Amino acid sequence: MSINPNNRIELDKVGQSFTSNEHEVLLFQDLSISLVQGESYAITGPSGSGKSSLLMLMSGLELPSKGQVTYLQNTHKLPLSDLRGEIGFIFQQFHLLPELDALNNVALPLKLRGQKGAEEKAKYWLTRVGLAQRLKHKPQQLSGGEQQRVAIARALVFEPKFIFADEPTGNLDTKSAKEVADILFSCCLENGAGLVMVTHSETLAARAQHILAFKNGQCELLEHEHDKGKVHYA
Ligand SMILES: Nc1ncnc2c1ncn2[C@@H]1O[C@H](COP(=O)(O)OP(=O)(O)OP(=O)(O)O)[C@@H](O)[C@H]1O
Repeated sequence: MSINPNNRIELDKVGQSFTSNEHEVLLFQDLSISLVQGESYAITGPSGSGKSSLLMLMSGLELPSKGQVTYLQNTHKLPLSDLRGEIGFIFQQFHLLPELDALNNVALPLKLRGQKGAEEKAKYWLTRVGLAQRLKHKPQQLSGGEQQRVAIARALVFEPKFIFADEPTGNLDTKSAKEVADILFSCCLENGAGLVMVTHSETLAARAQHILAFKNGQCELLEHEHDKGKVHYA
């Protein structure tokens, strides 16, 4: 899939707050940002600052309390529900189905969509993430890093325009984290997918082209190398 920089997710003056025990908790407000297909973004900040909540808004899984999130496809404004078929997710806990082997974990999303050649495509992506010798292994027979590579193959198998990842290396040791990050970035690049990830890892965040940093209740977009030095990671 080629990159089309006119495919964007637009956040316009977005705010998110929750009411708990009759108190309003304001996570962020007035956040405007454009996420461009093919580019990479890291969301950083202290625990509880709103990183995962922001990821949920950007992917359309939750609605903001204020403002609008829209999907622009070649400058046509589309409802965010049109984005559903165009995104893939990767989670810290992998979320593989324990009773299925690697091949079927990756093939399942395609089969559920009635797509032909599901197993061939799943095999291609598992080979791409270095697991050609692990097709018949079930999740509990794989290491954490291998399970996350299956999850990456599953997210990319239907060529999404954006990948959303919540702490994709959070459960891995340093060596596996680097391998998984290498694979994640190269697969997104090869596939022309935008990558938006929440991370506490300074090393991982520094690899993204853009950093969205939560600090003192504000969320600031840092675009340039010299700006990235200002970030304090939690
Ligand atoms: N649906 C909800 N209802 C009420 N409060 C919520 C809801 N979702 C999130 N929160 C609260 O919003 C705050 C931010 O949560 P969020 O998970 O976005 O933070 P985070 O920065 O991703 O944290 P961490 O790094 O610890 O994962 C937390 O205090 C959380 O309890």
